[in-house]
Amino acid sequence: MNNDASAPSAKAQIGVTGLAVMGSNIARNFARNGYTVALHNRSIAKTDALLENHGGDGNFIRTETVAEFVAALERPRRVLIMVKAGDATDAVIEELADAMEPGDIIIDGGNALYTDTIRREAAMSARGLNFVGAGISGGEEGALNGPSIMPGGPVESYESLGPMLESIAAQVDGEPCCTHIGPDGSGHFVKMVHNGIEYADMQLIGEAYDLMRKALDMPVAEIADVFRAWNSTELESYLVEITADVLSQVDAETGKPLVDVIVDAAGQKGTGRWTVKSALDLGIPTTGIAEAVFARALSSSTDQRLAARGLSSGTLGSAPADRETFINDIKTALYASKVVAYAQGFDQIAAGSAEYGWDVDRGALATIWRGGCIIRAQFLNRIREAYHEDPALPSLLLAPYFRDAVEVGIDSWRRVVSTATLLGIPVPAFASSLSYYDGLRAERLPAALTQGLRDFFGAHTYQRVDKEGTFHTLWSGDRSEVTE
Ligand SMILES: NC(=O)C1=CN([C@@H]2O[C@H](COP(=O)(O)OP(=O)(O)OC[C@H]3O[C@@H](n4cnc5c(N)ncnc54)[C@H](OP(=O)(O)O)[C@@H]3O)[C@@H](O)[C@H]2O)C=CC1
Ligand SMILES: O=C(CO)[C@H](O)[C@H](O)COP(=O)(O)O
Repeated sequence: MNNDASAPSAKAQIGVTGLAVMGSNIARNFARNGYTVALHNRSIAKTDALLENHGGDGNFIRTETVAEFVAALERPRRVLIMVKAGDATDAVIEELADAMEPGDIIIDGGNALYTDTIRREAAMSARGLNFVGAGISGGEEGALNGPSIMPGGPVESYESLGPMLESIAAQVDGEPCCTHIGPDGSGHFVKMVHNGIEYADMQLIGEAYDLMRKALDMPVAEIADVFRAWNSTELESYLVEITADVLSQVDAETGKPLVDVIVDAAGQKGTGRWTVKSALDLGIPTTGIAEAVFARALSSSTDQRLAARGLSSGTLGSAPADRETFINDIKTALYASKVVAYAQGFDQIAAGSAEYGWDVDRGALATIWRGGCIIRAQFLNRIREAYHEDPALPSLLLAPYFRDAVEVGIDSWRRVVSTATLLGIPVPAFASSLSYYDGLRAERLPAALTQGLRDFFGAHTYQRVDKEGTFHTLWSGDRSEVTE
C-alpha cells in the first residue's frame, strides 16, 4: 500500500470518492485488478477503515482533501463518485470540477436520476470535462467481485474508461458485464429501469410466496425448498436464489422464520418510482413495475391498513385441491409474469432511447445484465438471443421462445389469478401482467368506447375503422357525424 500522495511516483489510474458500501468495494475491486486507486471520502474515517481492513488488496493512495485527491491522479484524470444520489452528488461534482482540468473524466456511479445526469453532463462539457453517468448494480458483493456496469456519456470517454470498467465487471461466458450504453443520461436511464424490473421481480416473488403460504398453508421452510428447487429451472436467477436463503433464515431470538419477525412495510429509495414516472411520460404501460411500486406504498400505509383490518372479504373460495399442481401453476405464473415485466422494461428502454436519440442496443443490455446485477437471471440469455435475432422486436412476448413459454403456461396463469381472487389473496403483479397480456393480444379493446365518451363530453374526435380521417358526432345536436 502506498499512502503518500506527495511522492512523485504516487499516481493513480483511478480515484474513488465516497467510500461507503459501494465505493469501498469498487475501490478494492480496482486495486485487486492491478490498478492504483486514489481514495477519498468526505470524512477520513471511511478511508482509514478501508486501508486498515483491506489495504493489502492492492495499491491505494490515501488522500484527505480534494486537492490531494486530484493531484494523485494520472492524466487524463479519472474519478469515480460513489456518494449519496441527489444534492450530495452535485456538491461533490462542483468541488471536483473546480480542481480538475479539461479532458479529465468524472464518472458518477451512484443511482442518479437520468435527467440530472443529462444536466450534469451538459454543465461539465461546457467546462471541458467529460462526464459519464454510469449505472452500477450488484450491491456490496457485486461491487467487490464484479458488478454489472452501464456507462453512458461521450463515446470518447469510453475509449479511455472502457477497458478499466470491463476488467472489474462481472464476466459471463468470457464477456464482461459492461458496455457503453449511449450518450449522456442513457446509462442512468437503463439502471433506473433495471431497478424498476428489480421491484417487479421481487413483487412477483412475494406474491408466489404469499400464495403458497395462504392458499396452501405451507410452512416457510417448505416454501424455501420450493424456491431452491425452482432455481434449477428456467426461473434460475439471483433473486430466486436469495429468496430461498431469506426464507430459510431462522430468527435467533424467537426461533421463528426471520420473515415472520420482519415488519411487512417495504421501503423504497426512489428508482422504482422514477421508472414509473418516466413510463407515464413516455406512454409505456409498465404495469408490473407500477404495481410493484404501489404494492410497496400500500404495505407502508400502516395506519390505513390497521383501520381496514375488519373489512369484509365476502364469501371466499376453497383452497386448491391438489397442492403439487397448484405449486406448479404458481411457478408457471411467476415465469410468465416475469417475462411480461422484462418485456415492459425493455419497451420503456426502447421508448427512452428513441425519445433522447440514444440508440440503446437492447441485446447488448441483456448481455450485460446476465451477471453482476441484482436482476441477473438465466433467461436473460433468451432475451439477448431474441434481440440479436431481431433488434427491432416490437415486444419480447412476440419472440418465438417467449411466445411459446407463455402459451404453454397460460392456463396455469389464469388458474393462479382466479384462485387468488377467490381466496382474497392480493396478487396485483400477477393479475396486471395477465391483463396486460390479454390486452396486448386482444383484437378489439374498449378504448373505442373511451374515444366515443371523450368525443361526447369534450368533442375530442375519433378515427373510424373503415375510412381515413378524423370525425366528430354532433352529440348535442342531431347526432350526425361530421368530418373534422
Ligand atoms: N447500496 C447499494 O446496494 C447500491 C447503491 N448504489 C448507489 O451507489 C451510491 C453509493 O451508495 P452506498 O455505498 O450505499 O452509500 P450511500 O448512498 O449511503 O452514501 C454514503 C456516502 O456518501 C457520502 N456523502 C453523503 N453526503 C455527502 C456530501 N454532501 N458530500 C460528500 N459526500 C457525501 C458519504 O460520506 P461520509 O462518509 O462522509 O458520510 C458516504 O461516503 C448511491 O448513489 C447509491 O444509490 C448503487 C447500487 C447499489
Ligand atoms: O441499485 C440497487 C441495486 O441495483 C439498490 O439495491 C437499490 O437502490 C435498492 O432500491 P430500493 O431501496 O428502492 O429497494
